[in-house]
Amino acid sequence: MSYRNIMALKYLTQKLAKTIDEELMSQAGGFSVDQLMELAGLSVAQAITKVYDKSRYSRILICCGPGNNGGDGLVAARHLFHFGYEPNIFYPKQTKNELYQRLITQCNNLDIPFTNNLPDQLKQNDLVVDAIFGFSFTGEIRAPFDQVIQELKETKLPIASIDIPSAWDVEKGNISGHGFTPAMLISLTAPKLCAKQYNGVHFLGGRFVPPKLEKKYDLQLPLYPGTEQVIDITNLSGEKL
Ligand SMILES: NC(=O)C1=CN([C@@H]2O[C@H](COP(=O)(O)OP(=O)(O)OC[C@H]3O[C@@H](n4cnc5c(N)ncnc54)[C@H](O)[C@@H]3O)[C@@H](O)[C@H]2O)[C@@H](O)CC1
Ligand SMILES: [K+]
Repeated sequence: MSYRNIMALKYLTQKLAKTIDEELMSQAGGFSVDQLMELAGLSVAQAITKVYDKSRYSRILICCGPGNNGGDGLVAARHLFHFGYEPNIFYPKQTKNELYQRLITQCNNLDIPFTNNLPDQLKQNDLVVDAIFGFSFTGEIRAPFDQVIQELKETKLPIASIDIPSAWDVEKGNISGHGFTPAMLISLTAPKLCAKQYNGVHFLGGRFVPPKLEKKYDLQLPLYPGTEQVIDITNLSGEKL
């Protein structure tokens, strides 16, 4: 594994994560949300293939929340289908926004099932992708997601969280105690501060940060190998440093 010569990963505050996101999608940054979401979801799907072989973990339940973290989940579902997995989508609070409607149509065209029964689905899948909340999560968990997070906390299935383990405080971690600890975390762009408390399998994805932006915020990103969309940063992250 090739790492750039870095001492430690840089962890982002909630504010800096939002600032970088906005800057990428500003007129100066030039990206659209669709583009970043596509690359984010692709990196999530690719990271999952590296840890969860489809011969054992073919049925994947993607739990999507109401924001862009949920959008990453919809994109990941599509790529996982093309990688030979059998995704199922639980998306209890859908948005009418055109981007999301197109992502839903793309999944419908692949006959990826949308389901409302979480307890049943947790019995019928091999792995859960947590795309409920990302770096904009704040405060107490509101319905219906309080129940969803509780059910995920109780499941024995491995969970792969996108960007943040959902319901964790973005900076302080699972301080409420309501969150679960995923088996895998796929941080996007750069890990957020809560990931310092995370000791599981940790990948970084979102290979779209221009070097100028990386330098401006001193992100100290590891070098992605070859043409990979992800890098395994397990040994660079957490309290182990
Ligand atoms: N630059 C990046 O790193 C990129 C980020 N993307 C994704 O976008 C995410 C951030 O997306 P958003 O800003 O849309 O926000 P989130 O997806 O983190 O969540 C916002 C949604 O959750 C709801 N919410 C917040 N707190 C809640 C609570 N306590 N109870 C119930 N609902 C609550 C909000 O009302 C809103 O609908 C990132 O974490 C990442 O997954 C990617 O899509 C694209 C690239
Ligand atoms: K998440």
